[in-house]
Amino acid sequence: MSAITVRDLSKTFAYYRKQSGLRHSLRNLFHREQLYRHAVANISFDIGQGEAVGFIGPNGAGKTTTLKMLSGILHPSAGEARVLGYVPWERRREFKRRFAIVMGQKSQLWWDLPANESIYLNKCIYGIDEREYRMTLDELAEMLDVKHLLGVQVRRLSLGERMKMEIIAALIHRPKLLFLDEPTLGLDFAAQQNVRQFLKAYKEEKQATILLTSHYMRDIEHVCGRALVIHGGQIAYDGKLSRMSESFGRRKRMKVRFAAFIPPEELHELVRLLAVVRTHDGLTAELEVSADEVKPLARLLIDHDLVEDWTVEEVPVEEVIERLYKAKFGNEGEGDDGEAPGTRQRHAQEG
Ligand SMILES: Nc1ncnc2c1ncn2[C@@H]1O[C@H](COP(=O)(O)OP(=O)(O)OP(=O)(O)O)[C@@H](O)[C@H]1O
Repeated sequence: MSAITVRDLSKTFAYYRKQSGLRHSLRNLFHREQLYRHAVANISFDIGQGEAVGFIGPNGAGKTTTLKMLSGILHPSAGEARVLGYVPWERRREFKRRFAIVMGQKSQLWWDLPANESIYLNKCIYGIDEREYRMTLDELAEMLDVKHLLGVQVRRLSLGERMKMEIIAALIHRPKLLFLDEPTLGLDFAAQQNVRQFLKAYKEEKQATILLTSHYMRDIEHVCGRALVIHGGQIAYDGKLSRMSESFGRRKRMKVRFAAFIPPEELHELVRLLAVVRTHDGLTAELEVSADEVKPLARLLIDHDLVEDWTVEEVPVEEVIERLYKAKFGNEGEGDDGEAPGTRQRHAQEG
């Protein structure tokens, strides 16, 4: 059964371009240039109960806007969505009690109070009985290893500790649906790991449905089996995470530093059958090679006594997303007016 159903959902923001200077300010009084940003454009997908889905995309792709619509914070410009059977932007009380939204950049905790006071406030808002509240608080604080910090003023906590308190505050009513927007943003490696382990355990224990955005692929890989890739407000990929990385994970980047200058034509000719030369300045080069060809390529370069040093890396996830997008839409989503994809403009006379 679907926990989330989205059909042709769109959100367009209208805004005015403001130019600086007195002359422009006066001109703006009579003639304002209105722009439209198609942040989300006709997206459709379903998410099953208990499914964890990674919502991936570059900056400005439309992830937060989508999460805000699905949690009822924003009203869409067009399209439909059902979340746990509710239309989210109708903001029914019963609906609000059944999900949680955690935003890495936004805090719901009172800065000058200990975290447990803010969490207690949520207990009162959700009308949770005392026994259940104690049990849940204990369980979550234990899982996140912050029991000893519940009484500490929020402003005295580290970023990672604060994020864990945010998570406890958001989950104190034991929701079965979690919208998570960059929950590990800015955390150090250990805290990131702790949060992602917690999310996985919570999902498994509570059979919770999770929609998770993160710029850290590790978060997504750890928690989710499926990826929804969004770019320029459109869904560029919807499927198994393993299949997504398979199509590009088989490619590697070899960064090579040569022992001596090698002319471009010579390098191209030498590696032609094994790799593609992405960049080359005579002394360094970046080669793209299939995972199976890394060894033969390394051997070839060694045999020719060319290399001083090299590293082998994955294709960056941003590039994977870009390629998925291009494979699906070509270049049609890219504005020809120098604006980012999704921007259309018109002039409006006002005064
Ligand atoms: N209130 C607004 N008015 C105008 N444009 C907006 C508004 N909110 C968002 N946008 C634009 O909509 C687009 C999508 O924004 P959104 O925050 O959903 O992206 P995102 O994928 O979450 O990006 P990031 O990874 O950087 O958080 C961006 O181009 C953004 O500038």
